[in-house]
Amino acid sequence: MNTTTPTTARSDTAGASRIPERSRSAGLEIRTLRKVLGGRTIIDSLDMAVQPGELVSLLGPSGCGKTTTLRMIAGFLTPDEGSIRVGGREVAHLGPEQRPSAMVFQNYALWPHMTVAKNVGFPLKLRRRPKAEIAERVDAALALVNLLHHRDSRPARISGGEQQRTALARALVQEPELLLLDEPLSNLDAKLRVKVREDIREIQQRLGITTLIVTHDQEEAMSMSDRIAVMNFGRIEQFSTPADLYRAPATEFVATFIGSLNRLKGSIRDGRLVPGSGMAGVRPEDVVFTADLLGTDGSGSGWAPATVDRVVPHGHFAELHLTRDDTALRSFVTGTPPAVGTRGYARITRWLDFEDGVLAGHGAAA
Ligand SMILES: Nc1ncnc2c1ncn2[C@@H]1O[C@H](COP(=O)(O)OP(=O)(O)OP(=O)(O)O)[C@@H](O)[C@H]1O
Repeated sequence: MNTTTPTTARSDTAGASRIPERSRSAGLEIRTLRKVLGGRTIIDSLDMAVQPGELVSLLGPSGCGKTTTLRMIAGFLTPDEGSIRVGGREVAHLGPEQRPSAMVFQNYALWPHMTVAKNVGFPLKLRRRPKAEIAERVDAALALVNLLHHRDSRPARISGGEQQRTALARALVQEPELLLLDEPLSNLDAKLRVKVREDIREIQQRLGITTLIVTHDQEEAMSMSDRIAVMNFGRIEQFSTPADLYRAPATEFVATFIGSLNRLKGSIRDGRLVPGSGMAGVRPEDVVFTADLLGTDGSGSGWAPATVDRVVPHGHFAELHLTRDDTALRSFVTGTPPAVGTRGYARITRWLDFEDGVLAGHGAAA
């Protein structure tokens, strides 16, 4: 598999000028979208607005309804209720080919008997565009994803990452106002996934194209998106920026789905945990461990004796499994981690406070 080709370099090929640096991009507005499948309500009164030029991820566990939502937006599935507007125009009643959107499928759906160029040009051929225009637009799209050198290759002869870029070019060649991607990186190995997600983000920002991505991978969503809609059981639990979702998750579900969380019984009063019916959350990086209390700057109270039960190295950081006040706590530390069995002190620096599964407050520990 050839994975060494740089994909983000800008091409100076003549054809590249065909797709404007800033393409038309439209906002997407979804109102009270609803879908029942097999007698079950899969999507329940879903509202969402995506701004022009924004990249938004639909993130959630398997079966939460992400793909169903995307397929309704693309036009492959008819909603039972609700409205889908692209650039202010209602499209819910239109077929996929009549909508100003283009979709990249999870399995790429490339024709094996066609060359890369023929695959990319296929949607334009269906629309009976003149041959010369197709050739020009195909070359422009291939230049954009840096794949001109493979224009005459068949899909079986190119790498998984290149197949992915072919599928992306086939969507971009249609000059859509809205780009839809269904789990675009799930068929790539871990290393390539990081590279391709950077490439997709770079192309998306260069074109300024409104983009909606379905993923179940929180790291993927966090690293690519302007905003993320976290879905659970057919509803959006929170729609916000990656930083906001992490710092102030609206619900316990969002807090545990995005990043790691220590869950402690009780609720927070004046920056301290007190027994109660609520649930307090602590991010592992907000648990500080020290083997030598005198060696710290002495700031902050709340130090309690703690023991290191387990150390899990992650390369650039390590995860400590601690016992503090008979409670298990995980802590992320950088630098050389303490040895298993080390007795020291742990302190919590920041809390998330949940009541009935909903965020009641967050902030620094007392
Ligand atoms: N044609 C269908 N008939 C009945 N149920 C369906 C149909 N299509 C999907 N479902 C159900 O709808 C729910 C949501 O499916 P959907 O594919 O949208 O989830 P998802 O969030 O994309 O999950 P994944 O990440 O696993 O792809 C699932 O429980 C699925 O079994």
